[in-house]
Amino acid sequence: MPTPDSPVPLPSADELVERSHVVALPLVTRFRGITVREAVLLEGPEGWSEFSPFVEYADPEASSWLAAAVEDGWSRGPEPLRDFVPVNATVPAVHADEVPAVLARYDGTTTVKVKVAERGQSLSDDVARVAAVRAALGDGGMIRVDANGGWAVDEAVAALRALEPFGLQYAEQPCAGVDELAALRVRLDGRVAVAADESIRRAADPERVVAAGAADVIVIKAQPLGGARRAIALVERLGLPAVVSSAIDTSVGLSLGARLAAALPGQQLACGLGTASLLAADVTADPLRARGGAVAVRRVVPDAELLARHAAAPERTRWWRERLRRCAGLLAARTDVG
Ligand SMILES: O=C(O)CCC(=O)C1=CC=C[C@@H](O)[C@@H]1C(=O)O
Ligand SMILES: [Mg+2]
Repeated sequence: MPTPDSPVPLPSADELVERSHVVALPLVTRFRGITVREAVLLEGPEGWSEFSPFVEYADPEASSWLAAAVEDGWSRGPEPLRDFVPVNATVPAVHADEVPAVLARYDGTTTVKVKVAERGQSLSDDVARVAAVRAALGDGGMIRVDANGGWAVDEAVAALRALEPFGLQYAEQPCAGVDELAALRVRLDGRVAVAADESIRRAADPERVVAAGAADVIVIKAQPLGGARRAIALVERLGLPAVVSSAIDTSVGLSLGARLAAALPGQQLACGLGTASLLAADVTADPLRARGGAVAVRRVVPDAELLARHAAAPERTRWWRERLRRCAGLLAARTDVG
């Protein structure tokens, strides 16, 4: 019987494939360049879990996402300290006119994360979108922006100068590199806080963010970090305020994020776990959506009928199952996870 701290034994690739259901869920609006989100749902002995690394990620990176899915489906997971976690609304890089309709999909959220620095758009698009969010929120709510590393340091200084008057809680990954983030923080001199996302979840050495003084806040995602236990340990090691976020997961993956967030002690910043509202379809009739600005901390069991209705096309199912097998092979050889 594994204890909460003992490694979770890796199931065989055959078992993983037998327990897998591949789905393709339409989004209500384009996000991160996609309009359909594909995911593998695994019926583990301890509950359903999700394996959904972005399609362009190579197998070594995707294998960390599988470690998270195995840990979640094959073990009990961390003890929750609360029943609900506050979430932010997430606004994709839509036209400013579309902001009210996007926000209307979230119930009771008073923190909004706005995508900025989208390729093909300009700073004036970002300013108009953030202004529309501030107009909808009124003076009370919090706004964060996420540039996904899209700005050079000088561009970030100029963009944040233009966005700062709308009141920013922080700027998430304004520049791509850790050294750039550190240089930007010096230039901003505390006027806008900086959060690190890709510099944590895609980095070989997330500790560098702290060593370089590159961030005020860290963004923590269970799947890319290899599971809730590793994510919790990382938050403890880095010692910065953490925001738990997700990866356009189905409600099953969002449930892991909610259970991770609920296990973290201390002050809760709104989590990026409200994105079920961006899905036009989900795997359960009771999606993990925000109510009163928070999502419930619970496991999610997909409905068989919805798994069947949203099953991916046969060639996509084959593609994902082959990826699952390759990642299982890589994971079996890794000593840093499990
Ligand atoms: O944090 C949120 O509000 C929702 C999740 C989110 O923004 C993201 C999910 C998946 C990929 C990313 O482009 C994006 C992010 O960078 O945080
Ligand atoms: Mg981000």
